[in-house]
Amino acid sequence: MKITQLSTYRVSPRWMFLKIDTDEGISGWGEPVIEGRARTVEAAVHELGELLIGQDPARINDLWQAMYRGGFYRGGAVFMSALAGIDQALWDIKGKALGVPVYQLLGGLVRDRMKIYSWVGGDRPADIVAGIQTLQALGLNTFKMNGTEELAMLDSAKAVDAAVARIAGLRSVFGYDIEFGIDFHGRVAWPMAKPLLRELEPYRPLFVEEPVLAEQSDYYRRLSDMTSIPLAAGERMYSRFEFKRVLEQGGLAVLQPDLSHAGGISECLRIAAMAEAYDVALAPHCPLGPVALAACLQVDFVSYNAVLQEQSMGIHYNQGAELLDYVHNAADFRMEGGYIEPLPLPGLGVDINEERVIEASRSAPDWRNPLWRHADGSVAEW
Ligand SMILES: O=C(O)[C@H](O)[C@@H](O)[C@@H](O)[C@H](O)CO
Ligand SMILES: [Mg+2]
Repeated sequence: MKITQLSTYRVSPRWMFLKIDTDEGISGWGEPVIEGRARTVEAAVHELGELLIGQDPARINDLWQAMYRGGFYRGGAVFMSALAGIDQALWDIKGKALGVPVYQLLGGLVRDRMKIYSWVGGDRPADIVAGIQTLQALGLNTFKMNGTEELAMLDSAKAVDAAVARIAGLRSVFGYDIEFGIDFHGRVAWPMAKPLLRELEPYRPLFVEEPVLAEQSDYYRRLSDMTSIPLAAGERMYSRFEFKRVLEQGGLAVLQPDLSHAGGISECLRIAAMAEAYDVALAPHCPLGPVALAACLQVDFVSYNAVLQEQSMGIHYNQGAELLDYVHNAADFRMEGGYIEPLPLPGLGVDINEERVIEASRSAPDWRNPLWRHADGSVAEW
């Protein structure tokens, strides 16, 4: 079998799909994207594609290493997202060619179903109680929300109290019948991370995500030493070489690699195994589309330390299209009681509605995240 063509489709809400065709009529799908930089990743995919045309898609390991190491420069959000989508598509081809789901090629199921969570509250945490009540009615009991609005490097006790009051309100309404992660989203700098974690401690969130920016990861250990709240991060780390340093220094209880940013299934499997060696849990990041989620699930269902899966149904970013709008097999994404079952189809388990994708790609928006500013006019982390 030989790779014949790579086609990319940028679509609403802010996703990109990659289709890799072969000379035997089997095609694989991937979801390479950096949210807000889709065109940049698209260019990177097609540059990497030069290495793939004419190659045997079965040789995922060799192709992965050739793409990762062959261009001298390596790593980073754009390149590793392009590589991730290609890797996903190659695994999709392999599973389809052999007639089995990817997880069967990786040793089979380690669990029968995977716990999922949903976002509530939007860009600036609001209406969280109502959001949770709506999702509870659908059987969900685990959620994630932004912890703060804009927060200055050194902010007021009032700003901390506002963040804490929202969480205290959740516990007063729902008690411990729900669990939730709090995403600091990189908005909290080192000076504010400690006071915020300390004040949140009594409400026992499931985890705090990105307690400081990924480039400040050397603080994870110090923050972990001062709080019992499990700390999570990973969506802005892009290879096992980045996660290696974070695992060695300690501090993170949960790793959140993104299957569409951290080199795909091949790389995230390695990251999952490294995390397990340190007794660190895995909760793949996935605010994206169906192929990205399917790739996460293939890793979740073979990784003992996979504990929680983000999925984007109802997320505030999905304006113009929802998680399962581009698939024929929405019914295969069986979410019930806060869990999702293994996808039954061969490959990644997604039956992409190609006509719908092509149609949507004709009017794809160039999504951008907002540029926030503090009261003094300086840039605020979004
Ligand atoms: O945890 C999450 O889902 C992420 O922090 C998410 O909000 C961002 O990755 C966003 O997609 C960036 O555009
Ligand atoms: Mg996050």
